[in-house]
Formats: sequence, C-alpha cells, structure tokens
Amino acid sequence: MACRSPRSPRVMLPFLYPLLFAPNDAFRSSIAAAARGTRRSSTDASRSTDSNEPSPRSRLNPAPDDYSMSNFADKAKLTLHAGPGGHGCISFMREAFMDDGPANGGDGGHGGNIYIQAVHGETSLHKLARRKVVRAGRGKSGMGSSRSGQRGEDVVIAVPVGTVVRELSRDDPEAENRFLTKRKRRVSRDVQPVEEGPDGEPIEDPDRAKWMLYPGMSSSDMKRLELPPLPHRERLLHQPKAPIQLDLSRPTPRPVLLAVGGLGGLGNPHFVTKGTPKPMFATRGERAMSMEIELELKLLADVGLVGLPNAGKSTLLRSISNSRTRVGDWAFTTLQPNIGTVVLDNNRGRPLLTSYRRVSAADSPTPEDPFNAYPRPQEPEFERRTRFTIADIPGLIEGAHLDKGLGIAFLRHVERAGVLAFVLDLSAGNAVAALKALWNEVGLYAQMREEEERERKRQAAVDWSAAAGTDADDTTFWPSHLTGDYDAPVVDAGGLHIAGKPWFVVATKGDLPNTQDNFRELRDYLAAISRGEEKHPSGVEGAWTRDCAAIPVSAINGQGVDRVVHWAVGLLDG
Ligand SMILES: Nc1nc2c(ncn2[C@@H]2O[C@H](COP(=O)(O)OP(=O)(O)OP(=O)(O)O)[C@@H](O)[C@H]2O)c(=O)[nH]1
Ligand SMILES: [Mg+2]
Repeated sequence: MACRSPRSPRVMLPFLYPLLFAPNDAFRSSIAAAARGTRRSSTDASRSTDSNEPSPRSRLNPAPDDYSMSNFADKAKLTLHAGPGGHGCISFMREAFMDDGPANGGDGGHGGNIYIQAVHGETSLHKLARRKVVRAGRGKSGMGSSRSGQRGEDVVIAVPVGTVVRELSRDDPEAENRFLTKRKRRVSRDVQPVEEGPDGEPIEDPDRAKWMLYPGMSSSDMKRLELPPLPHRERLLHQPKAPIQLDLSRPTPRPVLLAVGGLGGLGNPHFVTKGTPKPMFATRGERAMSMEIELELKLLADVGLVGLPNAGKSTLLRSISNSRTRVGDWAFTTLQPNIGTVVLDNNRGRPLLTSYRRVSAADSPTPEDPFNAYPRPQEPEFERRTRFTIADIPGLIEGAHLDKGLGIAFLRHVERAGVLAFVLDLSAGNAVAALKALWNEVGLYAQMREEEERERKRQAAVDWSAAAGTDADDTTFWPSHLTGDYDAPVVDAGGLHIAGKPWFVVATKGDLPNTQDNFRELRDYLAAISRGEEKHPSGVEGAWTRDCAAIPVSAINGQGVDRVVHWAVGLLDG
C-alpha cells in the first residue's frame, strides 16, 4: 500500500529515533546514563569535581521544571446556611358536588442539613476556600390535596483527613425565639400579662409571625382570629451545641452533622378542632440557621521533615518515596507541603520491613469527638504497616516562629507527625548549630501553639448554649464568665507536645567533600544528648532524648536512604 504521508518517511526518522541522529557521543552517553539510573552528585558546579560537565538529570536530580504541583490550601473559612423549612399549606378539598370540603393542606418539607465528612482522596481545602458559602436546600412548601413539600437537599462537605473544624459564630433565629418564648411564658406565670402597649395599642404576639393566614381573609377577620398555641415540635436531629470543635484525624465512617435545617410548617389539617372545623391558617417553615466555621488542615503524616532551606529535604523525600516534589538549588524551592508515601515492600510480594501500627481509636491521640463521629473499639488492635507517609514542608529560617520566611505557616503539618526527622546539610556549616537553631524555632512554635490552644479553651469555656439550640434556659443563655462560675483551664506550657516526639537527624549531602568532620561532631553531640550529658536542643524539660541518631546519606545518589526508612519505622513502632 502506498504511503499516505506526502513527506518522505526519512523526514520523520530523527523524531522517532533521536539517538540515531544525535550530534555527538556526549548526548548519547548522558541518555544512556539516565536510562541506567546512574546518579551523580550534581547541583553546584563549584562543588562538583568535574565542573565542566553538566550534571546528569535523574529522578533524584530533576530539572527545576520537572515536578508535579497541585492547588493547595490548608485553611478555609465557610459560611454555612442550613435549609429553611417549607411553609404549611392552607387548602380545602374542592370536588364536584363538594364545593366546601375539609382541610387538605400539605405540610412543608424540612430544610436540608449540612454535614461534614473526612474522606481519603481529598488532599486540600482550596476548593472550599474558594467556595466560601455552603447552602443546603430549602424545603418546598406543602400543596393542596395533602401533598407535602419536598425535603431540602442535604449537603455533605468532604474534607481531607486531618482537618480541624472550629465554629466561629452562629445565628439561629429559631433557637433565640424559643428562648424568648420560654422566658415570656415564665414571666407571664408570675406577672399579669400586659395586653396593651404605652400608647394603648395591643402588643403583637411574636408567635403570630409564625402563622400563615388564608390570603382571602378580611383584615377584620384576621384581627378577630383566635390562633391556637403553637404546637411543640421536636426535631429529629438536634443541633450540635456551640461551639463545634472537631478534629477529623481519621476518615469519618458517616457524615457528622454541623447545621440542622429548619422544620417544615404544618398544613391546616393539623389545626382542625371541633370549634375550628375549617382552619384558615397553617404554620410557616422554620427559618434556617447559619454558622461560620473555620477549617484548618493539618496533614497527617507519620514522619515530618524539618530543615533549613536548601538542605535537601525534597531530594530525600524523592529518594525514599515516589514523590514528584520540586527540587532546586535555591532556598524556598518548596512552597507548599508535600506528602510522600514510603511503601514498605520491595515490589516482590515480600515486605521489606515488618511493622505493626496500632489502630485503636481509644489509644489514638484523643481526637475531640463530641458527636461520636468515630465508633471506639475497646481493645487496641494492631495492623501490619505496609506504608508510611512523610511530610516535606518549606524550609525554616531563623525567626520562623515570628512568621519569617514560609515555614511557620506549614509547621502545623509536622506538628502532628509521629516522628520528626531533622534534615541537615553537612556541607552548609556547622550541623550542630543548625540543629540547635531548628529545634529552637520548633520549640518556640510549639509554645506559641500551646498558648493559642489555651486561649481557645478559655473561649470554649464560655457556654453559649442558648445560641446552640433547643434547650436554652436562663442560666445557660449568658456566658458562664458573666454569671461568675468561669474557671480557666490550666494547660502545661513548654512545647512538650512537639519536643516529646521521637526524632532523629538525617545528615545529607554526605557525598560532598569535607563533610566527615562535621558529621562526626554531630554524631558525638547526639550521643551526648542520649547519655544525658547534653540538654535536648530545644531546651524543653522532659523532651524525648532516648536514642538520638544521625544517619549520613547522599540523597541525590540514593545512598544510605534505606536506613532512614528503617529508623523511621523503628521509631514509629515505638
Ligand atoms: N551533592 C548533593 N546535593 C544534594 C543532595 N541532596 C540534595 N542536593 C541538592 O541540594 C539542592 C537543594 O535540594 P532540595 O531537595 O530542593 O532542598 P530542600 O531542603 O527541599 O529546599 P527547600 O524546599 O528550598 O527548603 C538541590 O540542588 C539538590 O540537588 C545530596 O545528597 N548531595
Ligand atoms: Mg524542598
């Protein structure tokens, strides 16, 4: 068959087989080296022994544009609007030979609820941060012929595992109304009810606004109309008490309720009595509650990498996981946290390491779970660990805890890691000094977080339960510090929640010349800490100093990195 291409097939050959047409041998050999996976110390031409040769690119020494980056946000503020209930209907049966039939107005549908659920697969809050407002569906109003309105659609907000939810404020008009009605009833029991205002005008009953009157009624009929007491209705789901504080540190098996939709109004058949066979009224649907919440994502990695900028954290992550994080020979290459997964299997079906992790909810780091989002097994369970995750964050600089550089905003991602790995560049000055500087920043950050947490707990001690929902009474409506029984919780200061974690040092760039002495000094310093001769570098009393190790690696060559995996797993298993 004739070739369809108008061009000669020879024209395409250089594109299809570039090696055959390579201009010189250097190009050919560099391709071959890359294909063999040969890794070479690179990066800095001045450091390189053969500075004229361009550094061969590999997975561990990629070009600065060879990386994958996705949108990422670790904070979001959302305004939630639960769905208002649909109104009840005022209607009467009309049929042939029955022009004045019984009441047959349908009930309004309930408003939609808003839930939150932590799921695997979500990795960022950027979509929610952009969305800002979440609305559940409004309940449809009831219709004639006893047709009830449709229920408003529920909304489930899917968030990544590791999201912390905090309620900032809420506005629940119905709860306020219930509280006021309750108080009014209590007052009217003791004092004669006042029927007229100062100008002689009758005071409008606040409950009156909850009724829908037949539109064809004359105004005099409306004035004369005696409305029955509002029916007391229990919601099927109770609005969670304020303030909502959730730590979704594991996937939630079912969605957790945040804001409950308003009840639908009742149709006029509900109010048929002997005295009122044709009620010309029905109730309105409840107004919806709205709430402002703050979401904060604390990525949940097993190991957190902490280091100065350009120390080689991302290269290390690439060397032990399949991460495609960006690597470059300048500070702040990494601008957002990356999570890499280390698979403990050499892909031959045989595990490289045997490791077990505890999966008991009761023993997990006590997530605040007032809504019983997690079923809690009593007995601790162990599960074979087949993988663990590592978080790589932007480098920390001195003063990071004062928000210098980028690191502080991301330290929260390593805050909850089980193990901290300090990555130190052996070729960049004294490693001991660098370790002390890093621990100093981390320690100060930890203290700052604890202070913040204390402040939050102090705020949470204020009981705004009347705004929370249905069971308001006089003593709980006012914040408890105003009623005099406020007692600030006492929390230990000192940053132990981070300094108490197991940690080790990865001394990287060991392939560069003149790094041995630096490593030796670092190793001796860590040994002295383990023996108790030196203080923990953070200076925090009672910090973890059991077995402080330094592992020399050359991440760019993939040398020594297996030990990092073994050591991390050893610490994770405890
Ligand atoms: N010679 C040598 N160079 C390395 C090694 N590890 C990393 N590098 C180089 O050091 C430079 C910085 O590496 P990165 O992994 O981007 O460092 P980082 O700590 O993630 O930097 P930031 O994201 O900016 O904090 C890159 O040019 C790497 O190629 C190593 O083991 N040996
Ligand atoms: Mg990096």
